[in-house]
Amino acid sequence: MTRVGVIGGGGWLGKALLLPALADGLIVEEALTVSSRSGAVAGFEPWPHVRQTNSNAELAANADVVVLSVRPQDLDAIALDLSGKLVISVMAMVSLDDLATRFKARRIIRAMPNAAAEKRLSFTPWLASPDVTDADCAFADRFFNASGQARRITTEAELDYFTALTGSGPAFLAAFADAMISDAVTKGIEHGIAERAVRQLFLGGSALMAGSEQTPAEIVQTFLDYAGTTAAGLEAMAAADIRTPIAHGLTAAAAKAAAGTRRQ
Ligand SMILES: NC(=O)C1=CN([C@@H]2O[C@H](COP(=O)(O)OP(=O)(O)OC[C@H]3O[C@@H](n4cnc5c(N)ncnc54)[C@H](O)[C@@H]3O)[C@@H](O)[C@H]2O)C=CC1
Ligand SMILES: O=C(O)[C@@H]1CCC=N1
Repeated sequence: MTRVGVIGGGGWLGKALLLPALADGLIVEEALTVSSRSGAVAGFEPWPHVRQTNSNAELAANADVVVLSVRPQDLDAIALDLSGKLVISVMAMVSLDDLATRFKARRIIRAMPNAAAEKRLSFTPWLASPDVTDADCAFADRFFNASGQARRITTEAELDYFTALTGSGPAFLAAFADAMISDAVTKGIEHGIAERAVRQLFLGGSALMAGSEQTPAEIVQTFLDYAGTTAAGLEAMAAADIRTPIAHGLTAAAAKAAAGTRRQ
């Protein structure tokens, strides 16, 4: 029975990752410790044997695997010797080297889930330091597959890019949706109806795209070939260079991930 401790496990992402893993029995409640500033967080009521604490030392003493899920600015307050343990970090902007130095750890996995983990729909790339064992990798892969699709990658540069592409991605989709809602409202559509319409559009359009045998580029081409209203919209968006601001946004987010990653 793998004993798991999640520092910041009561936070947004920590809980989104843990609830599916508990529900699937991948983590056994008696073997899980979560820490938070208060020492007691809501959300784990179906699993009353989950240990809750505000002591990260107590958490570490009860864990073979320690998951770090605090905001980067809160990391300096956490001083622990995690040598001999598997350390899994879901934190943006904190490198493998930095984690190894801070926590005296040799077996480290960095992963980048996203907020859709709470719907079990995250895309979660992860990478391992050289000393990580096959059993460690198998555990991480199972853990992250419980909340979506996990995929092993090989470089920290890729992880920084994925931090922008899929880690931050849900916010970018929300920004696109908000722009559509705003346009609808300026055209006289009542806000509530516009919002309902755009939420349903993103759900339906995403499901179509996820299940389609066509690539997104082929879907676009299919609509262009139709030469109707959609083509008129797509051509106007292309003429206004829609790809450039999207690329700028991804580049800025990835640059922040890379710059903040305090490589030593
Ligand atoms: N929220 C998201 O969509 C994503 C977040 N991340 C990463 O996940 C990490 C956590 O982010 P969120 O869950 O969104 O933040 P959050 O603020 O919801 O959760 C962080 C939790 O850590 C707790 N905490 C702070 N200091 C602590 C300490 N010393 N000991 C124990 N617990 C402590 C807080 O009380 C809070 O519950 C961040 O490093 C972020 O980069 C990565 C991908 C997506
Ligand atoms: O915004 C952030 O810094 C974190 C990392 C990716 C998503 N949320």
